Amino acid sequence: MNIQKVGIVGAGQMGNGIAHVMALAGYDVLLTDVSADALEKAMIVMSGNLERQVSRGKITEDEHKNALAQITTTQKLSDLGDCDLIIESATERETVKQAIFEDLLPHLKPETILTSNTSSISITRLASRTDRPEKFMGFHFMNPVPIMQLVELIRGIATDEPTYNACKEVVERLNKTAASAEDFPAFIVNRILMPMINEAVYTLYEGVGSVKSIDDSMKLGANHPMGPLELADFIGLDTCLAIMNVLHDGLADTKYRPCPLLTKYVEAGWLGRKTQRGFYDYRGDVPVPTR
Ligand SMILES: CC(=O)CC(=O)SCCNC(=O)CCNC(=O)[C@H](O)C(C)(C)COP(=O)(O)OP(=O)(O)OC[C@H]1O[C@@H](n2cnc3c(N)ncnc32)[C@H](O)[C@@H]1OP(=O)(O)O
Ligand SMILES: NC(=O)C1=CN([C@@H]2O[C@H](COP(=O)(O)OP(=O)(O)OC[C@H]3O[C@@H](n4cnc5c(N)ncnc54)[C@H](OP(=O)(O)O)[C@@H]3O)[C@@H](O)[C@H]2O)C=CC1
Repeated sequence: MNIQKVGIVGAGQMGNGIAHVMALAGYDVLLTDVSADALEKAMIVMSGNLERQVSRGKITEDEHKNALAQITTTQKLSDLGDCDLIIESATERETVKQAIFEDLLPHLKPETILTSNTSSISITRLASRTDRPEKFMGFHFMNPVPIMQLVELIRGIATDEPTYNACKEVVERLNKTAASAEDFPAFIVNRILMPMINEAVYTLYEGVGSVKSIDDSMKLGANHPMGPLELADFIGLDTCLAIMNVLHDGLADTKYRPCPLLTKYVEAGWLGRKTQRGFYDYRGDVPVPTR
């Protein structure tokens, strides 16, 4: 299938990163969100990230301009009717995603491929609520999208080969690497990464270390580019908690029990960088640990 126009639903940190790399690769991009503010902010963030790539000599000024010109925004899902590929990247909540697909389906061409950037939710279950489970896939980017090399491709039980191959070709055109993952809770990366982050929060909760000592230990002692708590803030604590809940519910093993301290931060609305407060407070010049 020839994919030229890509519709992206959700203009948060992942949606804008996906729009950025798709536009740079020459796809026509239509980015949608329920919030006009989110769309406006996404255009500013993409422009800033493209500018940074220009200043580091990764792309030219023309590529920057052309990429931005490939992206249009809309608040109406019905505008996505002529897209060849949809990548849903809204909030990590199954009911939100199901409602989006339900609203979107009547407007789509029969051949349009539907995908979700979900971090953890069953692709088979999401697909089964649509009219095209064979054309439905998990298309899971990593954060920050313009930098990270990997895209996990997850087949649902009914996904057909042409759909998988079409998505793999898109990943190749983005100059990224596809990893195929089976459809089980949180797939590969988050099945491994999220319990580590959750364990870091338990380490904080039990007073084994402070935010700074935990992050320093993993950066200097295990050579991770970010400490686990800094990374949790970067991903979004709501997303981390949602993924742990999917692991806990889906695998029914107490080893995936979300740390009560993670729940408390989310209940406070301290979701990390996106709300300017999480395990660190980002409101000043430098991030300050909150514990
Ligand atoms: C939750 C899920 O479902 C799945 C996930 O995504 S899990 C999260 C996976 N991501 C990670 O684990 C990220 C871990 N962190 C890192 O790799 C690094 O800290 C980092 C790449 C984010 C930043 O690296 P750094 O060395 O501290 O910063 P810096 O030198 O300023 O940036 C490195 C590059 O990243 C770019 N960058 C940094 N932050 C960025 C952002 N938010 N958006 C876009 N680009 C960004 C910079 O422009 C720079 O690009 P070049 O190398 O092309 O010049
Ligand atoms: N954060 C990460 O590191 C990664 C996240 N993911 C996955 O990507 C998806 C998005 O995550 P992320 O970008 O971090 O989240 P964000 O919270 O940054 O963005 C989500 C966006 O979706 C919008 N949204 C909510 N409901 C709807 C709707 N019905 N229609 C359209 N837009 C909607 C939100 O608007 P509003 O704010 O107004 O509610 C918000 O702008 C999630 O499934 C997540 O698990 C995948 C890889 C990495």
